[in-house]
Amino acid sequence: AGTAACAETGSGSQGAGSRTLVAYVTRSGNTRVIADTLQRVLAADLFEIRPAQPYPLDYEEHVERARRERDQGYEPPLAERGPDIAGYDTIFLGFPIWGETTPPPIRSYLKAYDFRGKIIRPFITHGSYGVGNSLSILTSHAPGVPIEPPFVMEADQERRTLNEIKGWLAEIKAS
Ligand SMILES: Cc1cc2nc3c(=O)[nH]c(=O)nc-3n(C[C@H](O)[C@H](O)[C@H](O)COP(=O)(O)O)c2cc1C
Repeated sequence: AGTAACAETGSGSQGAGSRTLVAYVTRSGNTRVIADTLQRVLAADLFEIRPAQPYPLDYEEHVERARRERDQGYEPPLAERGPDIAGYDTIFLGFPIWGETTPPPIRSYLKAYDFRGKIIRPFITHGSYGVGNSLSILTSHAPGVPIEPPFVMEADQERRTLNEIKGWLAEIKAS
């Protein structure tokens, strides 16, 4: 949150009157790398979408809450609404795939504003299972809004890192 806040209030490359917003969700930072790059290259504004109640730091607990929210169609309240959408023509919307769909805060974000008249350009990272039904979720939560073809990238899975570290620590314990 700290870094996002800095980027939002920073001046210089952002330039007053920017018409492009880069809004994103991230847990482990893969999607943030893309968001930060877009922000710099496009001199766009940047907003990290976060739920009012942060997701657990523990990976398994996070997976569990995300699954529950997905299954219940829950749209978690957001910590902040972010910049007023009215000021932008294009929204680059970034997120990781959670449970083969969009993170619940993305659904909350799309519901929070009227995106008609804007263009949404999704950028998506996933851990190797692809984008799931996320694109149809965007269409259903932003009806009538053109969704451009997404940028999709496979990226590191925190679960794999976690398992590797557990293996390493088990070796240390056994030695
Ligand atoms: C709660 C949770 C659920 C996930 N579910 C999937 C999934 O269904 N399919 C997949 O390919 N990757 C899944 N992943 C892996 C992430 O999509 C992938 O590592 C992504 O690049 C993480 O982006 P981030 O670093 O911006 O958080 C999941 C990760 C988390 C935290």
